[in-house]
Amino acid sequence: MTQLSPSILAADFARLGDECRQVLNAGADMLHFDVMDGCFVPNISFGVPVLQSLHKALPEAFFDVHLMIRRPLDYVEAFVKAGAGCITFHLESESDPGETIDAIHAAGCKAGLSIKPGTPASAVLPYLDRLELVLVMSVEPGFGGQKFMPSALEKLKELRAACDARGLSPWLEVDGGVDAVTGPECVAAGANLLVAGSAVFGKADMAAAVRGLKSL
Ligand SMILES: O=C(CO)[C@H](O)[C@H](O)COP(=O)(O)O
Ligand SMILES: [Fe+2]
Repeated sequence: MTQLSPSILAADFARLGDECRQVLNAGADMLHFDVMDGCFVPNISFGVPVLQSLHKALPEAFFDVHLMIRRPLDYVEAFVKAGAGCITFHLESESDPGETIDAIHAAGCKAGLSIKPGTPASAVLPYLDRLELVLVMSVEPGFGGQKFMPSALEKLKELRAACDARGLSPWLEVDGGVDAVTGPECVAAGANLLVAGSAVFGKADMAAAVRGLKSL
């Protein structure tokens, strides 16, 4: 079954706890927590203290942390302590991927690896059997509300085939411009975890948006 991870980047930060509670009550499986450092991507979002507060307010929620930062290895421990359920970092970052995966696991957390639109799916393959999640970006990371890039679909297919061939079943997540139109295409290509920011928090009826995307 397809799972949904609403991206809080599109939430109203003045009402963050309430909006998170609303989407979880409507059936969202987890919350997507986009961390941007203004270096790896040209935008700054939020970090450890915000995760700490949300985790305290919503102790049952699973936090799907997406690190768009230059040196993810340096921050693994802090995000795990703050309540991360899974930490996904970028293959294009400056930290060694193998070392970072090991550090995330050693801290008792699930590990995810993400690729930007310009990186081929094959770059993930050497790490595939050590990952609980693979994230295919369908926009250039840094901002919500961008248009879905269909090139992500081929990558999802390739990764789904590689997982099936090796008998692996990490979450196959897609992030960026996912909505009621592009979501079904991603699911058909092999994604089983959809991130949606604007298509959930940007809607007047967030609960209906969650139910719609969950039904894909
Ligand atoms: O990682 C991200 C951007 O870098 C966000 O998760 C993503 O953009 C979600 O927003 P939307 O669904 O509005 O595209
Ligand atoms: Fe994200």
